[in-house]
Amino acid sequence: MRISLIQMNVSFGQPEENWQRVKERVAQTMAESRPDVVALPEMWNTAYDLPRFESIADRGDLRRKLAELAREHGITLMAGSIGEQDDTGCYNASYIFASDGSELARYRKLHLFRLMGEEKVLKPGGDGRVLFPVGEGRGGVIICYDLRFPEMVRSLALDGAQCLFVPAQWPHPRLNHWRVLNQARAIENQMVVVAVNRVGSDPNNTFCGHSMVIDPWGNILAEAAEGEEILTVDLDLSEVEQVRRKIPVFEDRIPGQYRN
Ligand SMILES: NC(=O)CCC(=O)C(=O)O
Repeated sequence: MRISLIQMNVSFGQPEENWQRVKERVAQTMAESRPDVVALPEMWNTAYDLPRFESIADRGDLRRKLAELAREHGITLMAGSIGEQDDTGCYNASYIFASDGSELARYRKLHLFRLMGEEKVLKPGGDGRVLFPVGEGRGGVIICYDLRFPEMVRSLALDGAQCLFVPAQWPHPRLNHWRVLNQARAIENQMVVVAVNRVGSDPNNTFCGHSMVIDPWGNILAEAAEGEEILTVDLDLSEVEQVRRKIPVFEDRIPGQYRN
């Protein structure tokens, strides 16, 4: 399975400009690398323009365009996350589309990040255990701050996820946390981690990039710097089972002895 991560800048509160950027980058990626899966960062349509969220968040149009983009290029599109709203409220939501344009999964961010004011505007999603087919295996998704909740990723691994996607807008000065937490989630759950951060700045933060792909042994297979970049990696998800056989963490768990 060949996967490309699009690490890009995001224009603050400019959904149309950001959509054009995504379309161009996906076309460029297809021309250069022909991946099976393309992954995008967090909330790339609106950015964290939360005061204007209700006037710029998607009401369904962007979702339809993303489905069409996946179909046009024949890729699984892990569309990062987008700012969206419906009659129930505003959300930071991840969508995954199959190569025929069908929607494979939707996950609405569960843990809202107070340092960036998410809880003032967004509602938390209800279901943190979203899985979907990816290549020959199964993928799971969390969004940015969720990375700090190891129990969430463990649940996904127990449900069968072999590959974890982490779309993010993770800023400085916490680059160290971003790198270590992604590696920790890969090692402790013996799974592939595909973490896609944005770059550039908004009025409050400078984002640290360093998108990365980590194998189930914890090796960083590819890591971007702090500018716009496309990372492409060939992944073999069967390595997950090999690592899980070598150190049988999942067999050796003693769930009755831990607090849930
Ligand atoms: N967009 C986010 O959820 C940011 C999370 C973050 O920066 C953190 O340190 O956690």
